[in-house]
Amino acid sequence: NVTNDDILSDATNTSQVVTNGLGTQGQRYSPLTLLNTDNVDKLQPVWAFSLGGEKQRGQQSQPMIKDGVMYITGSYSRVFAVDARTGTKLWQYDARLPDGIMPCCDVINRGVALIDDLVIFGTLDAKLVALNKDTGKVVWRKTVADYKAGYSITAAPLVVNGKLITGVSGGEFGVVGKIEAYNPSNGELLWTRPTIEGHMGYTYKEGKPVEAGISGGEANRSWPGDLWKTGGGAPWLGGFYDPETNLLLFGTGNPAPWNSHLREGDNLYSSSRLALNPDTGEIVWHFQTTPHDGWDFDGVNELVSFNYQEGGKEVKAAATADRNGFFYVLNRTNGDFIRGFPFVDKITWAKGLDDKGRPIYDDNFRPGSPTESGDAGSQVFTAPAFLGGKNWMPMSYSQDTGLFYVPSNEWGMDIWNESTAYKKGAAYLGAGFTIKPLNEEYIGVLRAMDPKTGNEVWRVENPAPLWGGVLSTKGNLVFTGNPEGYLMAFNAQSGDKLWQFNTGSGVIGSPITWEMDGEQYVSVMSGWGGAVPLWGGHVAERVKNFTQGGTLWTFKLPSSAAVSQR
Ligand SMILES: O=C(O)c1cc(C(=O)O)c2c(n1)C(=O)C(=O)c1cc(C(=O)O)[nH]c1-2
Ligand SMILES: [Ca+2]
Repeated sequence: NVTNDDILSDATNTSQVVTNGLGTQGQRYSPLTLLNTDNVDKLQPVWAFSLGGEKQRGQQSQPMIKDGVMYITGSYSRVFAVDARTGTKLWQYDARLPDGIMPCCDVINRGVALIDDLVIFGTLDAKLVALNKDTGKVVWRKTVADYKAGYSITAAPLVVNGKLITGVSGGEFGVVGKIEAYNPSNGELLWTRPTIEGHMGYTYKEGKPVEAGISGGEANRSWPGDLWKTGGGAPWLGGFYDPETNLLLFGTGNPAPWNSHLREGDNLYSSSRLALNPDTGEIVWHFQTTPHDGWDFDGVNELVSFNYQEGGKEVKAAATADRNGFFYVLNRTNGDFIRGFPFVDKITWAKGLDDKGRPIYDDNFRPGSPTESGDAGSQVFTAPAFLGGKNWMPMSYSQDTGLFYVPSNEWGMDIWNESTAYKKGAAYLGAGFTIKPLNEEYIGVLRAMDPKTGNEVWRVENPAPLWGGVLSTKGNLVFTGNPEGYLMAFNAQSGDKLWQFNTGSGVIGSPITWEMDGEQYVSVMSGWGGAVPLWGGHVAERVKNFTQGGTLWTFKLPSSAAVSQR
């Protein structure tokens, strides 16, 4: 069973991984040193587990491990329990999905939450399902939102002090984003907090709303007319929990529709980071990375808590690398902007950030408004592309180097606006686009970024766009995968590549590491998919020959190598 203490100690307990992010703060850092720069070149596969089935697509799941059992999700809302020693399947659960599911960006799932004897995950038809960890049998199932309106769930839920917290997807269909808390033992709704200004939030007692508050206080002040009613802002990547401030840290996606001329104003709380009280769902602070977004710069990217010393004082900070190309360091106690800087080579749409962290727009790079006679608005070429300087794939923070390891991409896009109107369950964009690479040799760049100075300490370029999560360890290692199929290990200080292994399909999952019987293991999902092959424009051409798949790989040192170094 997984207890609340297990969850709260996950960042330091090396024998388990029971949170998405290797710790509730999402640092993706392991204090393990058995595997290190001296021996990682000997890392070998121990077993590989195939998810089977012709329907498998993008594999973004982060494995979880507890008491020798690994839990992963497959792209089509599936869950697998696997013996961590042998790779033997213990059970499998397949959600029965309706024909009409509408995930915007491929069939994907990013993993499960564990609590007590339950394995809980969200489905592409926007349900939460709780399974018994030993049998895989359904304990409860709950509808979070209406998939026919374009809602889905792709993120891993998280458990915070006895509450199961989830976001939703659907920003490309004009849904209203929301963050919700459930009782993990029976699926009872505890609170709901819409992420678009003007909508009511509720807390529940015995199934009845006992308190209500309008998100943002004054109703819909940063939206024209009725546009807030279909405003998007989906918190589709889930979030993290910072125990030091007792705050949930979530991001919100693009405002709907993409055509910004239809919705003058800041359009709160789209493309923002939100801090919420986990007991009530109240929004404690917000920081909007792209007010009045006109480029699909969803602000969902992970906000990672970290502390650093400055002027003899400890700063409780949080960092995020946004789709819009800027890296932000915020004060996580109140959301104040500390500093921000570009982490990609080319940003055209903004000339920089002001002293509050608000972008200084260059209006030459906002696509024009369509004419009344129906002609498309003027097209612009701008960077980054809508898939972002960085997309969903989570970065890592090393407590040893003090650096963030950021999986990023260099690309731009042609974008233009069109007229559009909301229709339930239909795409609500009002824009067209073609992504184009900025360089011949590479699109992906793994970057080591110093959050105090904005310096890029090292970079590794990759031909295809990077789309997988990053892990760093006290063994001075950084792990990540690429669409070409490799799981790779780098020296955390220098960026030198020390090891790689071809997994047979693109790696867009997030690697984990843990310890069992005195040995250190590394696991990652392999299986190419996600938004790039679907929406990548001219980039999709470069990646069209990558094979799909669905395999969970586990590695360790050969026993002799592990023994000789101890
Ligand atoms: O606004 C939304 O609700 C929403 C949801 C998702 C999703 O759930 O995966 C993506 C996006 N937007 C998105 O803009 C995007 O670029 C994207 C990439 C991916 C992926 O898994 O590769 N998902 C999503
Ligand atoms: Ca989106």
